[in-house]
Amino acid sequence: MNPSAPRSHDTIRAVLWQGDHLHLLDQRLLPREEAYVDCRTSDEVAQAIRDLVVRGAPAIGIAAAWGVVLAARQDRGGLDAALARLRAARPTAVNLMWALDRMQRAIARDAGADALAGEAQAIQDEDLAANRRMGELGASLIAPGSGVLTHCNTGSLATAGYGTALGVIRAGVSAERIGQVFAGETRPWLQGARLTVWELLRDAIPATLVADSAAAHLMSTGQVQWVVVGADRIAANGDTANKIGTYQLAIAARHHGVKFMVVAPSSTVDMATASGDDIEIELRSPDELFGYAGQRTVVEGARAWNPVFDVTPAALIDAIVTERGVVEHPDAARMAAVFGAA
Ligand SMILES: CSC[C@H]1O[C@H](OP(=O)(O)O)[C@H](O)[C@@H]1O
Repeated sequence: MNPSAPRSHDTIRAVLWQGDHLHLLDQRLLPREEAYVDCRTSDEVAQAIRDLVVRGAPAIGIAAAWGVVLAARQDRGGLDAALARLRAARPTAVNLMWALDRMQRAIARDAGADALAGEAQAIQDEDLAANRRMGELGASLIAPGSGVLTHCNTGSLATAGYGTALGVIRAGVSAERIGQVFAGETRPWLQGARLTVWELLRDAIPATLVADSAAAHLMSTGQVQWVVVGADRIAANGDTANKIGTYQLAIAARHHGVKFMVVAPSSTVDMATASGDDIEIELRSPDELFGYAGQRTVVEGARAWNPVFDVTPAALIDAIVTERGVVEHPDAARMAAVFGAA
């Protein structure tokens, strides 16, 4: 990796507030097409979250916060129902509920339209600052010349910018600590193949794409020293829900002596959920497994099961990196020391 290679400024923004509507980069179409969806109501934002126009735990929380701003401007009387529809958009990423709870506290303080917009902007700005802090903290754990494998997309497309796990990768490459980046394709929605490789190449960081099924073999070759992933919900004992396939990466990593890092802002930590057993795993349509981009690959009449997250037990995690600090060898006590009790 040539760290002196030109770095394009990190200019990808998945969620753009336009003053009276929300401008969302349509991630269903990347990398083939850069197109946007404009949401002018909170229900349009909820639909965009359900359809993965916008995805990534922090990004859906940020989008939902702007959805509350739209709802408050259009029908203050129907606000509770609008928030309920936003809250129901996707079940696993706690950032969605965290952002809506924060907006609801602002409403309870009788915040006007401008104050609500200010709260949503603060949520977005704080996420970007957290990502840069986590990038530094996570990169500092990685020895120079390391190979890193990441899963799904945790970059600017999944956050306010810079990324969580991808922020650690950006910082680690810049600091000449990461020598090679491998990205898992992340079936069935291909966030790795379609989004992460695209993001990193825009930053002149050449990621090597691998099939999800190649990950354990890659680790057996000694080219990977860390697996670095994001999170959708971290329970009070450190158990972590993340994109489907993360759990088997953690098992393979432990078997091969590869370190396992979870990178997520404190808005992803849910101290009210005791363990991973209590995290709802989103099931999406089997159609997502039957083909891609309108090209069917499975015989009609086949059945499929499509959970899109899984839970990695804290015992398989070497470090949880948040903007509040690093929790090494996470357990309930170490999590409470940083995040307090629920
Ligand atoms: C920093 S993004 C966190 C998390 O969200 C992604 O899920 P999805 O693409 O379904 O929204 C993935 O699990 C990432 O690791």
